[in-house]
Amino acid sequence: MSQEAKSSACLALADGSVFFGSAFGASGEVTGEVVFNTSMTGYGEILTDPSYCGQIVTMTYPLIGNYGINFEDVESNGPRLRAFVVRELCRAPSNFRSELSLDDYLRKAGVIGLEGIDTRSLVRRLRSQGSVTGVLSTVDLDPQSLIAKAQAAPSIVGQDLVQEVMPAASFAWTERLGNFATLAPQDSQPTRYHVVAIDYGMKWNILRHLTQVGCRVTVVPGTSTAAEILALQPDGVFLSNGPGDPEPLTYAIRTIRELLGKLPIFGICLGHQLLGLAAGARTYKLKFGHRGANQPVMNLRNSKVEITSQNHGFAIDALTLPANIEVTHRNLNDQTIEGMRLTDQPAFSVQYHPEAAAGPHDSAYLFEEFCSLMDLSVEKMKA
Ligand SMILES: NC(=O)CC[C@H](N)C(=O)O
Repeated sequence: MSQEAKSSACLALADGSVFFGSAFGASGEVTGEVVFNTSMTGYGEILTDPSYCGQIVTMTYPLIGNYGINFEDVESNGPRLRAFVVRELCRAPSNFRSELSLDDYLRKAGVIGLEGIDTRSLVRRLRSQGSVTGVLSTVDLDPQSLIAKAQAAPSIVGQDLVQEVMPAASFAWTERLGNFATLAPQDSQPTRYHVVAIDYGMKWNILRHLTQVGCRVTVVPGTSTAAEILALQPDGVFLSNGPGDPEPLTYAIRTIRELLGKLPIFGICLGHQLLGLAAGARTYKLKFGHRGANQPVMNLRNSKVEITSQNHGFAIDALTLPANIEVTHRNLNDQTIEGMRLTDQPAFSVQYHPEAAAGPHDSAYLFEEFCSLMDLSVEKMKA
């Protein structure tokens, strides 16, 4: 029997390559940017990170699903990615926290899974030529038809995906870090600041870290205006992670520009890119991005190396930095900008994920630095 005859799903890339495998989860057909993540664990968090909206994610670790899915570790209401690709799916998870299998979870969430393909070959292709658009189908297994669909599908560049994943209305967040956050930087702090978190597709562990260090958090949709945010009288503003290209998000850039200098600002990932754009820098698309849980980053202020969790395909262009941006962190794999601060305003940001989930906790100190910035601004107002 040929490979095609026993396959129940096919992934075709715009470059003409095809991968036949077995379907799991839901069935149907989706298009998306095909990207890879090198984390060995954390698939529950990766599936539910809204920043993957618009993407078909493949894992480089060969066995996925072995500890099942639990609802304490998820990072949003449900999977936001377009499809999930693994070398080998574990159908018999073994973990006391598991509530259902990965297969059942994706089926219920309507997300297509593909297993049994040579993920090393797929990832080598993405690394050598860069991320490409792909189509994953369980209903059309004709390679030529799928390649044509992949070639006709829109690129992720220029799309506003934030409005697909942001909340429709504001809400208060109260949950702190859970029992399994054993490496929390410090004990829970008493609540002493009010932070407005602008939600462009936020990972929940960011909110847990903010409450843990003493913030009362009001989450507002990514389209909120500066006037709406200032009316809430926050001590600081947080800019969240989120999906897709930052440049088309002109409403978010305008809001941040209007908030700059008025109160302390901390941004993560998409929030970092938007802060850079608001300050006058440009962003560009990386060849294949950084997605994994062991990306080395140098903190340039103390020369310490942090091992970080990352998920981004765009970055701030070092050649376009205005004079008031100081680069504070660099990726040691490719020297790209991983952190910055404004020298004339209380605002800073990182391209990586200090909340981890999943990943190392080396960078959790940044949440405390945000609190220090809010302390300074309160003292200034009193003086
Ligand atoms: N995790 C994020 O916030 C990702 C930011 C942006 N969507 C990128 O891909 O670069």
